[in-house]
Amino acid sequence: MTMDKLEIKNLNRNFKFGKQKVLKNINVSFLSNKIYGLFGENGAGKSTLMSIIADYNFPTSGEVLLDGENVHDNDNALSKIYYMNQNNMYPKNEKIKKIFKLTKAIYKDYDSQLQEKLVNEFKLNIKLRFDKLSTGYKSIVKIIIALCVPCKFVILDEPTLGLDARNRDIFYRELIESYSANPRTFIISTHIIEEIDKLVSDVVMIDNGKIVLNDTADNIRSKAYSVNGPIDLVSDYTKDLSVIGKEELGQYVTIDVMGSLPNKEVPSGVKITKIELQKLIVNLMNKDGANDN
Ligand SMILES: Nc1ncnc2c1ncn2[C@@H]1O[C@H](COP(=O)(O)OP(=O)(O)OP(=O)(O)O)[C@@H](O)[C@H]1O
Repeated sequence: MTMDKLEIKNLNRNFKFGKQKVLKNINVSFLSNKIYGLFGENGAGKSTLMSIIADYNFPTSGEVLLDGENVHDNDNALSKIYYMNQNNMYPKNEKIKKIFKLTKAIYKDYDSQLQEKLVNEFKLNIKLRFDKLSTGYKSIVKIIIALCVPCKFVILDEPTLGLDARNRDIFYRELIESYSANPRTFIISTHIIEEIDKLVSDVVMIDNGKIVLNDTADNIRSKAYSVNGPIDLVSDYTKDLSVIGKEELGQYVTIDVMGSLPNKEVPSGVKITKIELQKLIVNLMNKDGANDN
């Protein structure tokens, strides 16, 4: 029996003949039936990593293994990985109807029923040509296909690009519904973290080509706190903790920390609250944003 484990091992990707190191010794595993949020600033390396996983791009060194097999040029492995991205790989003049048909022909067990439901929900006119669609509707066509293909690993690179609030909402709802009916692994990159943070089971964060966070969302949530109160007291209370954010307001300060809280009494006047995943990730991005190489 297969485990459906996607393993990235010692992966590096350089551009410009080694002058630009975009991915630096990436080691991360994506396990079956989880929903991963892949986060990081613009240019952090998310798309490069996703495209390498799907064999649309190649590593300078290292490998991507699916159940222990290298995915490169491996039709069997690649048939289990679907990669939705911002490139438009469909024939320009084709009607959407035809694009759906072509996809269905490639994937046995393609979910036509779900496709029809999504077409209606998103109010997509399938008689139109793909290249005539708005940015949002181009994303919608790709989202529909990504949800209907029978792949164990579905990689969504900024799926909500150009989608308005209503359509983003439909997407999140349908993603959960489809996942519940048919659990599989999703790897989703997005900059709209606050809309997706309740949906992801795991978080992988890339900063400057390196993995800086890789844990379950629950674990991360349970380790992150905001400590608020008078500057002196808060600074003292948090002095041995890993500080990921700080906001001063007059004599008061809010310091966001990660890790276990100290084994000492919380000074009176100091308030400790849990941090939202979204705030935490934004903090981490700010913290490491201008980092070394
Ligand atoms: N084919 C390429 N040739 C040269 N440089 C590239 C190539 N592809 C990506 N890069 C560089 O790699 C870096 C990471 O890009 P990537 O698209 O992976 O980032 P990202 O995290 O997906 O960013 P965004 O959130 O903006 O989509 C960028 O500096 C980009 O210019």
